[in-house]
Amino acid sequence: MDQSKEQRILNSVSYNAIKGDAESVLDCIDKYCSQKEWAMNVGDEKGLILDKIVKEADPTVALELGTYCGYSAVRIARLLKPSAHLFSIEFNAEFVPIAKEIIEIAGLEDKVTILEGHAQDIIPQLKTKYNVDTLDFVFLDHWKDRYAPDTILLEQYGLLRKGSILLADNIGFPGAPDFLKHVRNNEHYECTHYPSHLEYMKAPDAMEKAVYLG
Ligand SMILES: Cn1ncc2cc([C@H](O)c3cccc(CNC(=O)c4cc(-c5ccc(F)cc5)cc(O)c4O)c3)ccc21
Ligand SMILES: [Mg+2]
Repeated sequence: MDQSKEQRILNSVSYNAIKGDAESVLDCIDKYCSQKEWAMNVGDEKGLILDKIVKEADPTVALELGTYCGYSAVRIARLLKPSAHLFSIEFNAEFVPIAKEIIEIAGLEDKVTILEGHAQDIIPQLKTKYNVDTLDFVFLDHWKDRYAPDTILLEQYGLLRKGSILLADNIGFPGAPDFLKHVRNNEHYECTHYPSHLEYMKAPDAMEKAVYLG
């Protein structure tokens, strides 16, 4: 059976990255996806915005919706302090083992827990099954029409606290209009827009930061 694109990305990381060196894993994926095969990683340009917001948040407990190959999980986890942890939710059973392997090559397996399932099914379990109190940082990068309903779930399950930072990818393209409608002109959120470009392309894209005000 032919290998998937995601398997080919893992092959490239496994062969070219320096084991235990998160930066080299990111560089390898960015090189492969800009020169060989495009893939929907947040990428190097929007990755710098992600880095900035993660450093600002300095989260103890972080959540990512949409692991894919683990690129943004590596990006986030490499910046976490020793006591901090990232939970990343992925439903696609083909992506999970690839992401786990890439995260392990980066040497970050102790900082990241991949939760297999749909966000709408896992979010309600975070407090009870995964002992989460509240989330300090959330990166939204899964199905764009799920950003809004899953943000509402986070609110309803008491997972957000004053100052929790949400960062959403692809506000420009493919776009997440319902999410923007929910967080902008909403007294419970303070929003900031970050214009950028689609990963590995010249096309415009953007990220949105939404700080929960309680
Ligand atoms: C419910 N639930 N819970 C967990 C969970 C996890 C997943 C998967 O990780 C998954 C699978 C497929 C698609 C996505 C969303 N991502 C995108 O669709 C995207 C597209 C493009 C783009 C841009 C230009 C193009 F021409 C084509 C695609 C650029 C981007 O950065 C993207 O993030 C996420 C899905 C639902 C999930
Ligand atoms: Mg994305």
